[in-house]
Amino acid sequence: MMHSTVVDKQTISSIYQPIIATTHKGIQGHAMLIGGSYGKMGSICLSSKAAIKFGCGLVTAFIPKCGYDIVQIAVPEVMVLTDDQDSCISKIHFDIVPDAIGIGPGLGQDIATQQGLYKFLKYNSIPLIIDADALNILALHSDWLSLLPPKTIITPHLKELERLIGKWNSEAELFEKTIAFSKKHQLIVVMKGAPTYIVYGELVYQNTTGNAALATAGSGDVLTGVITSLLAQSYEPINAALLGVYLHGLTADIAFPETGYQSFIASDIISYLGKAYLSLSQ
Ligand SMILES: NC(=O)C1=CN([C@@H]2O[C@H](COP(=O)(O)OP(=O)(O)OC[C@H]3O[C@@H](n4cnc5c(N)ncnc54)[C@H](OP(=O)(O)O)[C@@H]3O)[C@@H](O)[C@H]2O)[C@@H](O)CC1
Ligand SMILES: Nc1ncnc2c1ncn2[C@@H]1O[C@H](COP(=O)(O)OP(=O)(O)O)[C@@H](O)[C@H]1O
Ligand SMILES: [Mg+2]
Repeated sequence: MMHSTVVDKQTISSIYQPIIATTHKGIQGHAMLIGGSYGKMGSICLSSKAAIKFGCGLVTAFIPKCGYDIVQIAVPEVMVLTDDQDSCISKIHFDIVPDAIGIGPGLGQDIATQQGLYKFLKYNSIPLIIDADALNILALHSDWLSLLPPKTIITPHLKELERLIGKWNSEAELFEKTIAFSKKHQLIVVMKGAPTYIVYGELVYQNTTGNAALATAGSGDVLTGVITSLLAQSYEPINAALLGVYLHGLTADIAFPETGYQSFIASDIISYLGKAYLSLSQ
């Protein structure tokens, strides 16, 4: 039978590192978010805003050209680099060195984007978190999984996970297959759901925060930004995943008495991140 470790406030308090008084933006970590496509620029606005709001010093969004004004206006704190193409990403080239990269929200699965992702994975060695369409592309080309650096974090919802590992007939089989997949590719698998589990080899962690208010468009895109921000701030990948998932869920728990389930939207996760952080020291 599968054994899981419960991730509660006590676990999280031992992971959380408070800010040092003398820090500055140059050492708070530089996160890069890669994604967006025509009609889905909102996803990268949400991811990159979540990343800056979660404490890293600098955030750069790498997006197709059509998103330039959108991201610059929606999130002025975030720097923007653009692809050569207008409506989707095709060549992922940049001359900065971020501390962590989150890739996938709103990316789409255009053939040019698939080829761009392959070339990027071949040369990249920066710590990675992979979500959404970047996962869907990997599911189409499973041999590319070998290009991922060890301890890469992937954040599939259950449908995305099924595309990667195939169908399962029971919860036990779901965990068996996810553990085998994690071991084979040395990945940290954030199995998003209610609740979310984090699988790292034989280790299975069960998150204890979050509620149905999170069942809203873009809430996973925000989680990608949150975990990328923590990776950029030098958290160990497994700790970035545990802390990120916990605090992301906690925003919905704190907001619930004010917003209820229905009116809570992905931007509210970002608005409540401060209260979630503060509750760790209470
Ligand atoms: N504002 C923006 O720009 C936004 C942009 N976004 C971007 O859009 C892209 C596509 O992402 P996506 O997740 O919507 O599409 P996709 O992977 O086909 O999944 C859809 C199907 O999967 C299932 N399913 C979904 N969740 C499940 C769950 N928890 N548990 C189980 N099953 C679940 C469900 O299938 P069903 O259950 O109906 O069979 C559903 O029909 C991606 O790049 C993302 O970043 C979005 O983030 C929205 C806001
Ligand atoms: N009923 C629920 N209870 C708790 N968490 C939920 C619930 N529904 C969704 N979530 C969380 O919301 C997020 C949804 O992610 P995802 O499906 O990728 O959204 P999107 O792609 O629209 O950004 C995940 O973190 C998931 O765990
Ligand atoms: Mg998603």
